[in-house]
Parts: sequence; C-alpha cells; structure tokens
Amino acid sequence: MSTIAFDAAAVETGTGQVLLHPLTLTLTQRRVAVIGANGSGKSTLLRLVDALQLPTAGRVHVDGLDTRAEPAAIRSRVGFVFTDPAAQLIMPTLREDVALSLRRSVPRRERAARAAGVLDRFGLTALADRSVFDLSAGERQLGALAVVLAVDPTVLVLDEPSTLLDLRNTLLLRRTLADLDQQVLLSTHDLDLAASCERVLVLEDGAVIADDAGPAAVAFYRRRCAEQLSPGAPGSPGSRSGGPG
Ligand SMILES: Nc1ncnc2c1ncn2[C@@H]1O[C@H](COP(=O)(O)OP(=O)(O)OP(=O)(O)O)[C@@H](O)[C@H]1O
Repeated sequence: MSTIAFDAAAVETGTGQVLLHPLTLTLTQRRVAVIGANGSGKSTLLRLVDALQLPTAGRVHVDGLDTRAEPAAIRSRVGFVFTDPAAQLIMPTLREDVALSLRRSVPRRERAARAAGVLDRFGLTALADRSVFDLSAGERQLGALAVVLAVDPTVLVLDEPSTLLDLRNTLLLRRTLADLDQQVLLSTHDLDLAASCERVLVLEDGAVIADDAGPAAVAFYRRRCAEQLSPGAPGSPGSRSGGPG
C-alpha cells in the first residue's frame, strides 16, 4: 500500500487567505475519505497529493516522492479524477480518450484491446464510440474514471466522484472502488460512501477537526452539522450572533 504524508503542509493565497491550515498526518489505509462543508478545503487537500497544488508551507510526499521536487513522477503515480468530467475528457469519444491515456504505457498494437477491456469493466462498451457531448453527465463521470484507471495508477484520488451518478452507477462506483488494489483518497458529500472507508478526515474551515474510522467520523460530522443548525448556534438560521444589535 502507498503512503501519503503531509508534513506541516499548508496552503495560503497570495493575499494571505488560509485555504488549508498546517496539516501533519500520514495516510496508509486503502480507502480514505475527506468530508466537510462546501468550501471547507477538501479539493485543496486532494490537489496537494497530485501536485496540482503545491503547499505554500511544509511538504507533501507520496511514497517518499516530494510533490514539489518531483511533480512529473508524482503524476505518473497518482491518478486524479476531477469532479467535472469535462476537465478530463479531451477526445471525441471515450474509446479514443482511453486509448490516448494508454499511449505511454501500452504498445500501439495492444491499445485497442486494452481500451475495450477497460470500457467493458465500467459497462461503457455501448457508449464507447458515441460523441462525449451526447453522453449524460453521469456517463461522462464514469468515463473519466475509466480513463484514469486505464493506466493503473498506484494511488487514485477522486474529487466528489459520485456527484452526478444515479443510484445504480453510485453502487457500481462503490463496488469498483472496493475492488481496486490501489490506495484510494476521495472527497465526497455521499456519507454512505464515506462511512464505507477505513479512515475519514472531517474538514472545517481548512482544518481537520476529526480523523477516525468511517462510521465514527460520519457520525461526528452529522452531529457537528446538527449542532451548527440548532437554534442559537453561531451562524445558524435565526442566530443573532455576529449580526447587528
Ligand atoms: N485560488 C484561490 N484563491 C482564493 N480562494 C480560493 C482559491 N482556491 C480555492 N479558494 C477557496 O478556498 C476554499 C476551499 O475550497 P475547496 O475547493 O478546497 O473547497 P471544497 O471543500 O472542495 O468545497 P466543495 O464541497 O464546494 O467542492 C473555498 O472557500 C474557495 O472559494
């Protein structure tokens, strides 16, 4: 299993806004989820792992590789699935996109068969040659996952992978992730998916406020949200705190 290590890793904008407070932890579990409110810093944390975002302080390592010093080696190891499949799919069809992602690792004569196998695994064979613009959002999201998994990354990072999926495809995604050999780090608002992970980080305002096994962390997060919405809690609807006198 891989090791993702955050060593006082922090992210600040050029204007001094803190997106992620210094974070020190080591992730070695097979399935790790990051949950939290909109804007709490989940995507920022995930992007550090693939060197899409470099820490403005501290370090991030994947299997000993420093994301700052070796971004290319990091990216060949870490597959990143974006929330928006349009950010991932660049070819006219899924078949071409999967074949493109295989161009560095698979000889040309073997690419077609490999691409067909990957698409079949996700139930995408019937859609493989259709224009990606004619696919539904959920079909594109599954396609983007297939494109990234085709090259067999060591670590798979997924930013809200089930946002666009219907129940059947959500279950397909869950089963696919459960069966993978790779280490998986994902952010999600799907608390059932989070609860099925071995370890869950709960983020709030750019800081980890809980770090626990799936069900315990999800229960903590539910309580936290309920407390914040209860009458009189700071920031809750109807709360007068912070408002004009
Ligand atoms: N380059 C940037 N400059 C200023 N603020 C930024 C920048 N990038 C992100 N942010 C802000 O940082 C906060 C965290 O963003 P992030 O995308 O990590 O949140 P998130 O937890 O993934 O949210 P969501 O659940 O809505 O996807 C947000 O308030 C966002 O607006």
